Amino acid sequence: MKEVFSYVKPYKWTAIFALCLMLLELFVELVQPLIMAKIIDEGVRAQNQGMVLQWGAVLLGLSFVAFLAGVINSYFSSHTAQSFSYDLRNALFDRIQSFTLATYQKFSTASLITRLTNDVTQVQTVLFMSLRIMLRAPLAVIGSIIMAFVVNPKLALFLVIGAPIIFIFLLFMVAKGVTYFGRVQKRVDRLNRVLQENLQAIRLVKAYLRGAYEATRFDEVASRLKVDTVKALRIMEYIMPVLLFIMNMSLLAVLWFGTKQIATGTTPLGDIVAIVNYAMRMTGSFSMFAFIIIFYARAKASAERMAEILSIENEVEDTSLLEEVGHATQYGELTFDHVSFTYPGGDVPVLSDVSFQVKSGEKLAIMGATGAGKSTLLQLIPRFYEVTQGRILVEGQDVQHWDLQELREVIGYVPQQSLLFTGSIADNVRWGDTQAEMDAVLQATMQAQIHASVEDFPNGYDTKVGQKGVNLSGGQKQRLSIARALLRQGHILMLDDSTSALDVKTEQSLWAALSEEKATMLVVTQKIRTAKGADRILLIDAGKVVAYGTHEELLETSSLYKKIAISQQEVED
Ligand SMILES: Nc1ncnc2c1ncn2[C@@H]1O[C@H](COP(=O)(O)OP(=O)(O)OP(=O)(O)O)[C@@H](O)[C@H]1O
Repeated sequence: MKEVFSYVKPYKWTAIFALCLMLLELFVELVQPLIMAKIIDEGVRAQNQGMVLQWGAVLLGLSFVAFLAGVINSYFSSHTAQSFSYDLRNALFDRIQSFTLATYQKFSTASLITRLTNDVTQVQTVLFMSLRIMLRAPLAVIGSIIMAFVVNPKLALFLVIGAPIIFIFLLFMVAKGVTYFGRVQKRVDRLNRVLQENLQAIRLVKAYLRGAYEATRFDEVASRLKVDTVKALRIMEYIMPVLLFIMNMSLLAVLWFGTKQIATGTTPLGDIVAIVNYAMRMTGSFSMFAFIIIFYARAKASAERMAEILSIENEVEDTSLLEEVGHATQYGELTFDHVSFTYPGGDVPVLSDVSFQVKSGEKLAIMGATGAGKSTLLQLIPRFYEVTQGRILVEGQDVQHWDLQELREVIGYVPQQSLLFTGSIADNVRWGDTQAEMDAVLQATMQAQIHASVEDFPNGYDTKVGQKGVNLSGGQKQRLSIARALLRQGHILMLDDSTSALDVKTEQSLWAALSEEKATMLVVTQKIRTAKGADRILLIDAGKVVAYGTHEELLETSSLYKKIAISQQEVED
């Protein structure tokens, strides 16, 4: 909570100004009953019309001052709350960007989205309400009690008796509310997750006729959200009657004793009216409090969820041993030195004792059954994850000793799943190097064998790519992803099964074009035909290297490789 609200600090002066205006409004509110009492006793009862008019005008003037203070307060409150939420959202986004994949995996995407949208909005609303009306409620209660004592200490005592009970009761309800609303926010996460999965897989849902099933799944999470929200909001149902009961009892006592005092002539009628007025204000403020508690409890739950993100340190940077920098022996050279790796939280190693070397400008094909650990191997090079044992050397330097940004700058990566962004085709190719000249873009797209297809689009390179590239074929998306990686001109180019959607001819042209590349290449593939063209092949099985060498060597030494080659030869034949 403290961590989250520290983002108010830059706006403390506007917040303080808003609070001062709110205090002015409150002051006017509290003075009004005093003036009313005066008008009743000295004006109405004494039949002094001039006095009524005079003090009536004062009342009106004060009301106008309160109105002005309210309007200006609203302006500054909303400025503070909006600026706070803008900064907080950016801070959360930046922190998420710095997450390692291991940390990222701890949160669902839907939950992160909810935290950055819904949770920030909850806290922003409460900040606005705090500056505008929230603090008014307790201050109005305290102010009313003080003023009641000023008017008539004996009668004011009856108002004080109930206040502590109400206060403790409200604190108890806030604690309950935080638990309940924490649960509600988790339900919102789940709802978003189901929605996100459904929308992402909408084609699959239609193809498998899973519409009805998906509707039931959505209905289930939506109804759980409804039930928990109703449960949380039910707190209100308990708060209001208890509040009203205690306050009405105090009011009755005031009236009963007040009547007695009027009869004995010890108290003027105006005092009773003023005290009743303060009692009503206290009841109103407590009711407002009850309403605010709901928002506060919800915001507290949200703030805790955001603090969870803000408290996570950047794990990758922490383990960097930057002082040892002094690399660049061989352009693009890569060495795996007895590398083992287990995913964070996992107990079985995904890679065990993997060793190999790829010389500058060489092409290594990585083969293996699905789940063998090929993608994992690639992801260790740019340090998406840290190795559990052993070392990975890029250009003779342990990746842990590289500056992370520099390391990633020398690596071009094409993931298994081609991901495109909303924008033009040119924007997508330039994504990794926004300053690249059009000539460089063209060179990359020609090499990736996508230039001709782009030219065929009516708007060429300005063609808008739909969300996730919906308006492009799988092969087009793969080639655009390759062009994007080529444009970066990394020293090491990693292609994770990135040509699976290409036809034989296009793939051959692509490899021919890529053979001119200066970069060292790591190509994950299932095809012997692709592997054959590599300088060396690394065959892994269940995370272990089972064969390493050229195509011819492996045919001689590895029965598994030979089996795969034979099976594919049969298919090709
Ligand atoms: N993020 C992750 N967290 C935990 N385990 C993972 C993660 N990603 C992959 N694994 C596990 O690691 C193993 C290797 O996965 P990897 O994706 O590296 O295989 P692969 O050889 O690339 O498979 P494929 O050819 O099917 O893409 C698998 O058993 C998989 O379940």
